[in-house]
Amino acid sequence: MAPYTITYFAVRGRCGATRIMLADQGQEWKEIVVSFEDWMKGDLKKTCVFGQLPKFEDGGLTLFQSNTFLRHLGRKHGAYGKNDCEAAQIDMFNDGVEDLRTKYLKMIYQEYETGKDAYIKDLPNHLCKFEAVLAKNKSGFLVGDSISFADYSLFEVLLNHLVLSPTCLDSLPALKSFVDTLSARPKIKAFLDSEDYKKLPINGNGKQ
Ligand SMILES: N[C@@H](CCC(=O)N[C@@H](CSC(=S)NCCc1ccccc1)C(=O)NCC(=O)O)C(=O)O
Repeated sequence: MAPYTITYFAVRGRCGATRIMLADQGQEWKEIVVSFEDWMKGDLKKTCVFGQLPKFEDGGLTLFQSNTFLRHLGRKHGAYGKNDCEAAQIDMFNDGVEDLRTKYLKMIYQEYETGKDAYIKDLPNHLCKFEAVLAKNKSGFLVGDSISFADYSLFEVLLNHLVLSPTCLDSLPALKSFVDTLSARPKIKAFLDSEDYKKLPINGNGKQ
């Protein structure tokens, strides 16, 4: 039986990075897909600590908060740096990715028609921060010399932004190389090519 279970809506959404990390780490997982209709009945919502999905189960451990899933898997699978200093930097960059993801989700769900063009125009001001980090750290990862959960998080949010704006990395060579390198990792490539990945919309409102 797969040790991990994701309970979420039929979207990539806030589980995109977790699924890519699980795939790259050679892990299997079960998906419990919740329809919006069932969710609105409220029974499952009452059982969620913060009244929201996704939910992540690791054996008897039940977690909520998507970034918590990434940190937990980072600890379990050696993707959280080699010491406390690297771990702190990984946390910092993942928090920075979360800031970008939050801006993206706000535009997608609340301002798509009126704010998409301005969001894309302002995007370089946010992406350049991650470009500078990757240009400085010659390993090809955000921190240290091996992949961390923050790399998966950044990678996934960049994939989503490449759908929104296919040219958004054209003037950012370190980020372009980062995406190309992670996309070529055999287990990530296999997952991104899979129907399980491709069948899910990025967001719950059909916007991307
Ligand atoms: N900080 C949390 C945020 C969890 C969250 O926002 N969950 C959303 C779904 S994830 C997401 S990207 N929400 C954006 C809008 C959306 C709503 C419902 C389904 C799909 C998307 C949710 O459960 N909405 C339903 C509700 O609150 O009753 C996390 O990172 O997991």
